[in-house]
Amino acid sequence: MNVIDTAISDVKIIEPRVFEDDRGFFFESFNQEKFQLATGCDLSFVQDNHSRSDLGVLRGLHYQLPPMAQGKLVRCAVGAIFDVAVDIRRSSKTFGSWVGVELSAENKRQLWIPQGFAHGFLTLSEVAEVLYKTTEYWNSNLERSIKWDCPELGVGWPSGYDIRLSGKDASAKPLGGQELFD
Ligand SMILES: Cc1cn([C@H]2C[C@H](O)[C@@H](COP(=O)(O)OP(=O)(O)O[C@H]3O[C@@H](C)C(=O)[C@@H](O)[C@H]3O)O2)c(=O)[nH]c1=O
Repeated sequence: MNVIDTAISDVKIIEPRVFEDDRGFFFESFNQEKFQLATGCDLSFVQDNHSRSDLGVLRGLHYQLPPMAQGKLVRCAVGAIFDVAVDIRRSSKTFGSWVGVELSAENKRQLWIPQGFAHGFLTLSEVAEVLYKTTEYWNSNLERSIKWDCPELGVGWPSGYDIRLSGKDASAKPLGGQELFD
């Protein structure tokens, strides 16, 4: 397993070791011990999510407030996505900055996004299936959404896509005025 730093130190790209042979491939999509060693995070995951999206579907930018804040370990098992993490910790040196990484069935990369970040992705392929683990359960009262194209954030989403949003995400508010992390 290879761990690659991003422009935001707490957000990591994880590349599993893939074993290929004439049957296909095998890799450990998650190994608690190796994950803890790689990230230095002693935590446990409590929920696994799986979503399927069509080309141009953008989900995000989502987060949950304490006491149900979620860390997320994200991968794409079918197709490709542009996955984004936005630092929304007010006390952070990188508050308001973002990282974007292509995750695909082909590159098998995973993105580790700790608590204190908003998360979203754009579907780059005809279909994408995204699987992610979360460190806290879903709580509809504490979930929040920041507008995907909030000018203050200026996320560099890939261009040329016919963006499709849920009603909730289409009516999301920009960063300013949102309840964030300390
Ligand atoms: C997130 C979530 C949704 N749901 C339900 C609520 C709703 O009826 C349906 C679809 O929910 P949403 O429209 O919020 O799904 P979606 O837009 O895919 O939300 C997800 O987006 C990505 C970017 C994230 O980071 C996730 O944490 C989550 O917020 O699924 C659950 O039952 N459990 C969950 O954990």
